Amino acid sequence: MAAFPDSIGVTWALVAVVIGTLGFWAWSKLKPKYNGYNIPPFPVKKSFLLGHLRAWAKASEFENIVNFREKAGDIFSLDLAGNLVVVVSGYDAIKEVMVNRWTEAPDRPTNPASYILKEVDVGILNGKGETWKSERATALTILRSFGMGKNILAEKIQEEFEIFMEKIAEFKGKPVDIKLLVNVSISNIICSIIVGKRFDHDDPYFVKLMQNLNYAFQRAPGFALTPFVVIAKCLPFDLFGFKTWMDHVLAIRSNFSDPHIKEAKENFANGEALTSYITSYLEKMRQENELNSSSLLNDEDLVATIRGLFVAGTETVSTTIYWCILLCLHHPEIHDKVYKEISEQVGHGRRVTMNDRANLRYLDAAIKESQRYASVVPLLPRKVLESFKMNGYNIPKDTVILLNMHSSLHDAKVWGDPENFRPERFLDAKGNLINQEELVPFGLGKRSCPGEALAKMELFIFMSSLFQRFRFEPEDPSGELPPIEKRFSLVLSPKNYKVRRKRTSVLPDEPPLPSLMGFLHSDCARVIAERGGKQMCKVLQFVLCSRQLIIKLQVCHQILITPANELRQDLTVLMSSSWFSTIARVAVDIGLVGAYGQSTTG
Ligand code: HEM
Repeated sequence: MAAFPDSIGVTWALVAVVIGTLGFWAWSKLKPKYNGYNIPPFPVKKSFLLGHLRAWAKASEFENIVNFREKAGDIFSLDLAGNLVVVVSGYDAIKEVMVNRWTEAPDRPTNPASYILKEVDVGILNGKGETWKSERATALTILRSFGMGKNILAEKIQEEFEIFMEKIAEFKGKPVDIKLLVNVSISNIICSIIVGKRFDHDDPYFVKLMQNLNYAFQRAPGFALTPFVVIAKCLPFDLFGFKTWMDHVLAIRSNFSDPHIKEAKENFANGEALTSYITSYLEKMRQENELNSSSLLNDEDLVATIRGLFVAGTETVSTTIYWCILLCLHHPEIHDKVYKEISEQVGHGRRVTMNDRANLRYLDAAIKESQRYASVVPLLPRKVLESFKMNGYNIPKDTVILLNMHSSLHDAKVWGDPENFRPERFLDAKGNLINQEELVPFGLGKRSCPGEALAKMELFIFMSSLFQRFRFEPEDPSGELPPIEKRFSLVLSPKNYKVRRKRTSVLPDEPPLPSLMGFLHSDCARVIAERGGKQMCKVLQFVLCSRQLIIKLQVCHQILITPANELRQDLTVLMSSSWFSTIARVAVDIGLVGAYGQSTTG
């Protein structure tokens, strides 16, 4: 008869079973799922289980890609603990994935921020399939209704620029790091659309929010590190500072999206006018729900989209402006050419407007070149929904593709001398702008940037107005320049630097409000009588071109674009507010709003 194992033997057997089970579980999780596929080559040998993870952890995601590409070419694979990542470089291959293979790889993979915010698959940035389609279409409709791509928004941007000027003047020519100032000004433009208000440069609430945003962008772990963020969240200590980073990301939601949506919902319930993206979204949701029960718009997506528009609409534009100023510091001859062009084409007696853009081609080329050189969004990720073949390789389902946008913007075969900052590359012999398809700062295809028109307007107005009035000089009077050093995270930004500004021109002040009213009474009344109601919108914008009234301008615009039958209710609410009485008085005095006035009483 066989001897019954003693208790020590049983314990060891149990330990062996547990270790074996855990080992099998780890192996099944980490074992490559791409075996049997003809995947693109690896740049370096992979190690057992962890694959290329150790090599990957040595530098930033971007630096790794640059190094590995030198070894493996334009399409290569990485095994990150069993997960396949394919890195794609060069314009043609990027276009193949983003445009021709759109149906196979349409979405972004789960990223650390969407994971910790519980926004996986929701909102415009992380939405998938029909959810994303509906969020994107809604975003474009609402952004356009708030003037994206139209002059009304250009005036709002100009207004924000004037406040920026006042803030900069406070430094009286002393060296200053303008990053936060630019951040606040640019953010105010998207904020005035999405939450219907702007914030003061000195408002501690908003300054803190900008710091949260900067931290969230600059310390963001790459997409490939999502599983480690998941683990870090459960640990009692702060592994790699991930928990601090999470606090900043969560603060954006709890201090921005959540409270503003709550406030807007209360206003909406009280029947207030549609003065922000949020209230317009709520109204669209109400209308769609009334018509059919299958509307895809919902509160969860709204929260995620508001955060998405806020972060995407702030950091990208302000980092581009920050780059452009640094690059012009390094190239005073380009600074001179831009200034000369503005002096000749616009002069110094009035502000630059969007109508001047066609004549400011060198400036336009300098902005394009800044976008190319800076490559602010260098990597874009995609998740493969269905396997496909590309350049003779198999790209299996569930692969994460990293599109190296920087490679298109810095391809020596396309640009010749990509590391030189040279706006002339975008101008032909006659000084006309050249469109180069490899310039893809806003992405390509259906998922490309929906804020492109707004961003281009912001860049043009800020850069033209800055160069019209200032000359930037290095902090160090001896002329030593701040280094051009790229810091990689979600965006490629320069190291912080300080500049001194020298005023080159002072524009005449805007006429004070009373004289504008006088102007209204005389000339405009006639113009409006001749050209009809639409002109009124312009006149009222003009009257309201005062910083304190910027929000009211939006409301005013909203009234004017609202169909007549809805005016009655809107105007009744608006007429009760004190600011409105000023506009109403002027408008009624000059006989402009007879029709509108009647509808409130009729
Ligand atoms: C210079 C400024 C900007 C640059 C360089 C930029 C660049 C980009 C890029 C490269 C993408 C990703 C495209 C893709 O994955 O294929 C993107 C997406 C996006 N951008 Fe921008 N962007 C800028 C300004 C803005 C502004 C002002 C807004 C605000 C309206 C905005 C909102 C968005 C949104 C919501 C997405 C996600 C779109 C989607 O997934 O459908 N961006 N942007």
